[in-house]
Amino acid sequence: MKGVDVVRGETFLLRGVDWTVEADHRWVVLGPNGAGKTTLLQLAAAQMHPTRGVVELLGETLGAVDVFELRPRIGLTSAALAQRIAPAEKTGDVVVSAGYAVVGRWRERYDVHDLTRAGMLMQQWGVEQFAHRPFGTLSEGERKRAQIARALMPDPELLLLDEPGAGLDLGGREDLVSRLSDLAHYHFAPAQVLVTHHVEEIPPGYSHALLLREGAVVAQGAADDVLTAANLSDTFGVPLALTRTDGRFAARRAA
Ligand SMILES: Nc1ncnc2c1ncn2[C@@H]1O[C@H](COP(=O)(O)OP(=O)(O)OP(=O)(O)O)[C@@H](O)[C@H]1O
Repeated sequence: MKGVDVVRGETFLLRGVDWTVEADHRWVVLGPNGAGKTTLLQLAAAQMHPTRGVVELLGETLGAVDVFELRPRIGLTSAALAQRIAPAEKTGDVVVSAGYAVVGRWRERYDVHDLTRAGMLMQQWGVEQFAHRPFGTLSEGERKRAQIARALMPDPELLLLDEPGAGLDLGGREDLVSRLSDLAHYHFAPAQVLVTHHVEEIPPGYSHALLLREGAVVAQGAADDVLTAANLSDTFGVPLALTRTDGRFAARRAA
């Protein structure tokens, strides 16, 4: 992204964003409610165009490419997408149908490679036992993992995760963080961008961080340089103390 603004009426949702994600990068995007994180991800998912500036995605320029060709190369999970999945849909079908950019398996036929890949991904994300269960009967954590399996189904070049830890209990969060950390370390995995409000949800192995506040970038770069108490305090507007243990972060209000 170069010089990207997203403006609605008088409001800047994003202002002057310059940002480059390389294939081997794993980015965490942090910021308070309303900072523009989802807007940033919508641009990266080719779901929205910038008002000003340039967005280049996987060698193509938004505005000069058919987004329907681009979107299957990008895996996205978000609460908004999850809401579009019919609760009665079988979880296995929710995962396998991703390769065809439809939710649910009606109208499409799947070959043995699709079914094998879906089975492998469901096993990796711990949801294989729910293949025949309606998606709506899964717990929040199970749904989150099934959605990630679905996003990975078309073997995307870029994986975008919008608040995958939201609504999870402590055990579910820890399970997700460790699976995401495994994926971050996997050499052949796609580039990854994870949006969160909480430093506790940053999986070890995430290499870069971008901090957003009121649509503007507060800091971005190598995670070790960016994730500091001073930068996080500026971003969230609260004096914060930050600790790091075994690659995991924790934040609380400074004394
Ligand atoms: N169409 C619109 N017109 C005006 N303002 C909008 C529009 N869409 C979004 N906004 C505002 O833009 C800001 C950024 O929204 P965005 O959803 O990107 O934030 P976010 O960082 O993802 O927030 P959260 O953490 O709460 O999900 C918010 O203040 C939102 O109210």
